[in-house]
Amino acid sequence: MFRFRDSRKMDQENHPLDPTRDARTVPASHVLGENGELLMCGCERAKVKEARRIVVKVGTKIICGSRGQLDLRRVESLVQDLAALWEEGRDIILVSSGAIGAGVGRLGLSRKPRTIPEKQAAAAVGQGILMQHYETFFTPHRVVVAQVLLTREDITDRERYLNARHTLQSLLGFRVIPIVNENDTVAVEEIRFGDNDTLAALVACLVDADLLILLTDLDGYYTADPHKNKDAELIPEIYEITPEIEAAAGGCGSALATGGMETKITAAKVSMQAGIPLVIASGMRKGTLQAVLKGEQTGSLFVPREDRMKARKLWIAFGSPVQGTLVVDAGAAGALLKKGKSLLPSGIVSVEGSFTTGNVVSIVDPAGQEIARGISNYNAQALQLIKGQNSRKIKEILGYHDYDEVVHRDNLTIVLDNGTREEV
Ligand SMILES: Nc1ncnc2c1ncn2[C@@H]1O[C@H](COP(=O)(O)OP(=O)(O)O)[C@@H](O)[C@H]1O
Ligand SMILES: N[C@@H](CCC(=O)OP(=O)(O)O)C(=O)O
Repeated sequence: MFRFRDSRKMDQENHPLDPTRDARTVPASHVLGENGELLMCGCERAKVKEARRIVVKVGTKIICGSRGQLDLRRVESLVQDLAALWEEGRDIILVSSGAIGAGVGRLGLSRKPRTIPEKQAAAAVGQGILMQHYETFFTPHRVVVAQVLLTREDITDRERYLNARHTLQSLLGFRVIPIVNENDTVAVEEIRFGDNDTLAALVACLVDADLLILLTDLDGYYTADPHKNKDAELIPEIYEITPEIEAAAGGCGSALATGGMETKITAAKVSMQAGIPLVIASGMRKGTLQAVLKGEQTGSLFVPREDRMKARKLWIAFGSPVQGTLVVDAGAAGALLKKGKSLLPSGIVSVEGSFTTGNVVSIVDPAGQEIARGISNYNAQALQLIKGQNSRKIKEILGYHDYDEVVHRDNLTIVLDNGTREEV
């Protein structure tokens, strides 16, 4: 006998972290057996099956041993799984960690270096080794691979973002599998992503991926770090990153890895808001990728918002650093949030920061709550002069009048109460 439930969102008492929850109460898409066992996990997983363009991220723990030696059997097995998906006609982008780990191994270091120059040196040694093995293992499958090393500025700078996008699109057009990593060798602290989970989510946005899979050493996202808490339970599907879900994320607890689950949650926030499903699953077992792509109940699926954000709005929301703040009055806040309007100078109460035309600014309501982000048509100095004024007066005050709007609707991304961003 099967039981269905007709609610897409998990409600309070069904929250996986609520100890009083009825474990048999599940979303509509799930089908349970007589004893409450999960027989089928329906439409959300089914959607994953359709993914044509997939970003797969593999963590250091999967491909490097604790002393940095590359686990070649695991690299080969990963390559076989990726090649099989590629042969089905899917576009694959691999984000591979492991450069620093492999460098540590080759240099014979006893631990991961602490200073940035030493990490950079280890990465310079390890990145080549990593690519050499990917090249060797992909060649028999007739897959051509390409090394793509990115720094944060390749995402934050609009022109470089578009360049990176075009390069990746061209590689995929040639049916190449791009192998992406952070350019650790040149990336100093200020221009680092810092971890490949966030990088993978931004790459998924960059290439308009249909699915992001983070392969790690455990089966998915648990109610606590299973290495520290034996009662931790796997959470099969996550519809919203609540504070409880976020609190379950611990660090990596490993000498060579970087982010642990905290950075995977950051990645999940980006991909969910971007409309890209994200699965955290085990990279330790062969066939995990195939299982995910068959829609099987494996790993933890972070279910995204229904609609996808346009690439430009994604860049405004996640790609670009915020350079200043515009505080708006209640009328302007309402016009942006409820009426889908652009931001005019008349609604601006104060201007903070020093930014130029074309920079991304944060728009906050009178209570100080961020409600939107957008590209400013005027620099900070000009806005100090025209804030609170009617657009008709811009020419008289500044001596020029490039735009009526300070932030045009097309260049604006709304921030919702729960932290998500969307277009109105
Ligand atoms: N809630 C959680 N669920 C699962 N793993 C967790 C959780 N919190 C912390 N972790 C830790 O995160 C580790 C995986 O992250 P990390 O070590 O950075 O691996 P990777 O190299 O795959 O990125 C796990 O081995 C586990 O110890
Ligand atoms: N760019 C680094 C990896 C950084 C990183 O996020 O590592 P991990 O937590 O193992 O995915 C490297 O190649 O060593």
